[in-house]
Amino acid sequence: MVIDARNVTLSLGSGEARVDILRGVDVAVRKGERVALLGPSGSGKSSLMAVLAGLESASGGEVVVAGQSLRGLSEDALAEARRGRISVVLQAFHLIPTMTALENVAVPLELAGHADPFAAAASELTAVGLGHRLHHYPTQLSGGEQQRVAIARALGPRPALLFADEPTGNLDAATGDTIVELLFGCLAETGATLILITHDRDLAARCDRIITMRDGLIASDTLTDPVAA
Ligand SMILES: Nc1ncnc2c1ncn2[C@@H]1O[C@H](COP(=O)(O)OP(=O)(O)OP(=O)(O)O)[C@@H](O)[C@H]1O
Repeated sequence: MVIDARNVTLSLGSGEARVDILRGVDVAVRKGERVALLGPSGSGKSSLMAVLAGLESASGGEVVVAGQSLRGLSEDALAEARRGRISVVLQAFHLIPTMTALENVAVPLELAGHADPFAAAASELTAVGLGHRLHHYPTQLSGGEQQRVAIARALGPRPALLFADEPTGNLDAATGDTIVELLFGCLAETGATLILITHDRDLAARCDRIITMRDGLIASDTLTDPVAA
């Protein structure tokens, strides 16, 4: 299992402000599996993703990713565990505002020891349709363009594990379709594992498995039928 999470809880705040966001989630994901996370707004999808990706520490339970327990790891150790292996595309894109699109995409490639990070970054950006925006800063890009830079940055190092929170949320239908093809093509090429948050049932149906969350718990967990999908 590339992800093995047992009885994961996440509670934030204290006293009357305490919110029990994850209330005992068990989930195991096999290498290469493509998993869609569905569920109503506020059901805990982003929180579960944050815990599985090591962006947020669980309050309780155990999260093991690629054989390594995340329990008690420092932020530096978590960053080290993610480097070159785990990519995350969040709803807020977290691009570095003082860097151009090209530099944003080149950073993780450089950290992963790529021989020519800028050439590779240019080619990733061209693949998401932004070959003409290499030297623009995030504030000079539309929301959908920023989202595509974030996707190019995530896919660049060819991660073994990709987490994506509504990766096509800001894109028009045609651009969204192009990005989905790119994403699934990249997964097919590398055999990477995908955890995808989406409200789009058609996109979810392209995954191998659909997990539905409700009130901080997994409400259903089913394999999709590749013939029907
Ligand atoms: N830092 C925080 N402090 C307190 N409560 C929080 C915090 N972050 C999230 N929550 C609450 O946790 C619950 C789950 O949030 P989460 O973002 O995981 O849901 P979601 O299913 O991803 O929703 P959406 O589809 O709207 O993105 C929500 O009720 C939210 O208000």
